[in-house]
Amino acid sequence: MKKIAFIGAGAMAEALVKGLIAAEQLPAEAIWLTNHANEARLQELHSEYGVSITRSRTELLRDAAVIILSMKPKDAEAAMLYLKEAKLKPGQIVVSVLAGIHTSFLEKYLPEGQPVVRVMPNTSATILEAATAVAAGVAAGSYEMRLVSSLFETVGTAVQVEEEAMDAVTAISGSGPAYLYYMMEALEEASIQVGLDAFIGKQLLIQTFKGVAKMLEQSDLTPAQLRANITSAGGTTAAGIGVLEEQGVKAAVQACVHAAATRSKEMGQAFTK
Ligand SMILES: NC(=O)C1=CN([C@@H]2O[C@H](COP(=O)(O)OP(=O)(O)OC[C@H]3O[C@@H](n4cnc5c(N)ncnc54)[C@H](OP(=O)(O)O)[C@@H]3O)[C@@H](O)[C@H]2O)C=CC1
Ligand SMILES: O=C(O)[C@@H]1CCC=N1
Repeated sequence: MKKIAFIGAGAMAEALVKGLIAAEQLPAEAIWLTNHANEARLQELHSEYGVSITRSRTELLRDAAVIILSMKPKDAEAAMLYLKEAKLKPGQIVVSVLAGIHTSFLEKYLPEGQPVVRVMPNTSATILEAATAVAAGVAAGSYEMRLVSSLFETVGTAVQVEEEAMDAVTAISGSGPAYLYYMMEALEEASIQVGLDAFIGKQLLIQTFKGVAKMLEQSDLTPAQLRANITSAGGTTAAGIGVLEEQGVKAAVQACVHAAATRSKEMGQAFTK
């Protein structure tokens, strides 16, 4: 791929940029970014990563194989008006990372047949560990899906799904890192409360998270079986898990995911014309 253009230069764009550069898939200067107004932010990204930055729409979009929409959903309409006036070339693929927003909304601003692909990555793209789901808009065929999937595979894993699954995907793997960071915050605070040195507690917890993720990946056992293997009758784990059960933590986690999926749906509905 010769060139990627980002419209929006915030946290998600930076995670992807950092990952793409680390993966050495294309030279940094072939990644182009623009944003709404924050010039200092563009300069910062240019200095930090060597990416190209511009305020010229023509320069941004010329020969870009993929155009990544990476602004907040509330700014999607403005960005689509910007693209509408740009007269894209037929093969240029518009990729949206926007939570909630349907491809059908984006397609209304583009010439018929312009391929649009909706993706939901997460910020672990920064370290090439993103979990991304990829869904086709009406004009995106297998070539576009393959190309976009392989782009996101350079920063982690990518799975193709139907667009109707995207609210659920957003609630699980888009927002998911935040739930796990929240859990980490709670565990770090607790480790200090039970008397551990903060640094040592943190190191133990990070390795514990890594070990759990690898066990889930490499073992044939379910999470419930792996948990059972740790839980001796009358032991420490049983004492701890008993409190989680009493306090309804499983139900709270499920309610959290439902709330995120509902919010993604609502965000989509707000952009249905
Ligand atoms: N953060 C995450 O974990 C994830 C986010 N997403 C999605 O990624 C998208 C971006 O989120 P995030 O990076 O956190 O947001 P940020 O607020 O960090 O960044 C938004 C960027 O969009 C720019 N922008 C706003 N309006 C326009 C416009 N009209 N034209 C061009 N650029 C514009 C802003 O520019 P300026 O600063 O100049 O205003 C800014 O660079 C969201 O839609 C979100 O749903 C998806 C997966 C995970
Ligand atoms: O909170 C949000 O809306 C975005 C989408 C997934 C992660 N962050």
